[in-house]
Amino acid sequence: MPRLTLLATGGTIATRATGAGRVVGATGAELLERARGVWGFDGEVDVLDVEGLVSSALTVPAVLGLAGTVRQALAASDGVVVTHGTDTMEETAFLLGLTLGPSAPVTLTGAQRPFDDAAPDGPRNLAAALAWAADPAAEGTGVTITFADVVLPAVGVHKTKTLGLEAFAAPTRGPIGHVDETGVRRHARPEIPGPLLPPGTADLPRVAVVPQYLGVDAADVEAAVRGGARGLVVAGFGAGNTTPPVTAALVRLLERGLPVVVTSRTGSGAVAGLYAGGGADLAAAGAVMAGDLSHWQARLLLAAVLATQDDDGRDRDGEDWATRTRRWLADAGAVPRRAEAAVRK
Ligand SMILES: NC(=O)C[C@H](N)C(=O)O
Repeated sequence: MPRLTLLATGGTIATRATGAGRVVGATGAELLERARGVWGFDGEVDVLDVEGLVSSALTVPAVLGLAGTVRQALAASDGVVVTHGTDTMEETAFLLGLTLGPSAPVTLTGAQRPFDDAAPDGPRNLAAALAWAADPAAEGTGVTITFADVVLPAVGVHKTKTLGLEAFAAPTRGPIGHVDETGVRRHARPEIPGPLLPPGTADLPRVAVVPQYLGVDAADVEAAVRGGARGLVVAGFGAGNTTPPVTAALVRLLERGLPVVVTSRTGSGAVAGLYAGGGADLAAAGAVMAGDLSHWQARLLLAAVLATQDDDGRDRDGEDWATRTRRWLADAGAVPRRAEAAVRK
């Protein structure tokens, strides 16, 4: 039986009700005890309480620190399960993937209902995560989220429900596996690029997300740049469009060398530079289309790429931010390898 490590970081799965609202209180050992009761998982698990926070209180440095802990845990075990709040789980999963690259199974899970709920979902979710991490079928699947009986790849995963139990989906990709009382089934192996961030990275440069909404002007873009953003992710309309004033402002910034990545506020499907005055102008000016990545994952990707750039604007392989970002997206299956050639206007 493989040996696992359980890293407990908090989240609703570990909360109890108080007069002031839900508060993280249950330890990793308590979570594990309940989860073992679901399907009788009796494998060896080392438990470490890493944080005791709801995930809205986590920070990028804290998650980079967690990546170091996961790396150590992987050296001592066959798989790692991380219990985590659901609100930012898709960002932690993605950032862990950026730092670990291809690895043994590291699966995140949590709950929509608290530890002291009369009908909690946490024990079954954790039981499924343990079963996944311990199963030979999970070999080579790297960082995933196991939740409500499905296993989802870190890239493209998204919290889609506020309180519903089937809280996560990877809308453009689908689950790579299922775990339930019948056992573990793997349907696909995700494409996992090599690690982007070197071990010991402590923080990332500031990258801002600017939203598109009916009639928005360039004020948000200008405020983000004034606020010190070294790159922008624009949460575009539809397949990656922007209003005329935002398009003009972003084209100007791209011409001055500011990195811009385009995502879609629809939450599903890939973006493309299709429309004159919007996405086509951005693409022509050098913006990177982020495939099926959410704004939040694209923000971490761009920040990580910028963290690897020297003062001359190139990384160790001599690649500029756009080339490196596009290569990562292609390696992760987020964009076709020949994206430019493939878009039929
Ligand atoms: N369901 C949850 O875990 C939500 C909680 N606010 C968290 O992200 O920590």
